[in-house]
Amino acid sequence: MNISQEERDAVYKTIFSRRDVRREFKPDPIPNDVLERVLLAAHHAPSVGFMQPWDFILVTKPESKNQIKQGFLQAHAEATELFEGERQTQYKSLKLEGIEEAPLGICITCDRSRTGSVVLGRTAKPEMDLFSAVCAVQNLWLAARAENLGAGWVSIVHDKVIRDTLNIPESIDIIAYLCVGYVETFHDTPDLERAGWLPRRDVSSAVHYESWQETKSHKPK
Ligand SMILES: Cc1cc2c(cc1C)N(C[C@H](O)[C@H](O)[C@H](O)COP(=O)(O)O)c1[nH]c(=O)[nH]c(=O)c1N2
Repeated sequence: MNISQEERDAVYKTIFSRRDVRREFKPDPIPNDVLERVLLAAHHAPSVGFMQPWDFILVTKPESKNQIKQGFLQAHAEATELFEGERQTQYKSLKLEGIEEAPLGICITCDRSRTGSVVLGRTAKPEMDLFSAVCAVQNLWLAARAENLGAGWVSIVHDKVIRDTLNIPESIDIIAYLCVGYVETFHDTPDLERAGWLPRRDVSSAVHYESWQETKSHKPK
């Protein structure tokens, strides 16, 4: 099956216009068929040894969202102390989550022992299962964009808060918490780029031939 030019254009359009969304969520519910397509796309991610280690926990209850939001506020306050001077002021001004505004939260987990202790492709690099679950996150993020749904990854929360809120056993790794919903707009550039936090690297600085090369420092403008 060949991909037509129109289909290829749609894939690239989705990739380049996907954004991390933390603001401007609309409260509109996500229709079941849309959500099913997005989750099916996530479930079709590649995985080491085809172990499919992920699970998707859907979060809609305001109490659960509020608990996770409180966890964010605590972790965010801790993070603020790690930045200094003007950078700290700038950090504090950023909107870094839409936990309560987004109609849906999705927690992606990884069951590291899902298919037993010896897994094809994981024998030399055991962390490959975690990377596989991240592939599911990216598939979900892109499929959401193709459905005109915004998604934002919130990692400024300690695992314990998410674990306690969503009853996730210690044996299961927490990979991501995403806020998902329809949005007012998708911006052309990342929020952090527009805020002057960091610029996008030129792709030529990321591509090397035959040996790794150090990249010039990548600092805010
Ligand atoms: C693993 C991981 C974890 C996080 C993120 C991303 C990823 C990949 N990002 C989003 C991140 O800031 C964003 O992807 C970049 O700024 C680039 O912007 P676009 O995603 O292209 O809009 C993110 N954003 C945010 O506001 N709060 C957060 O806690 C996180 N955490």
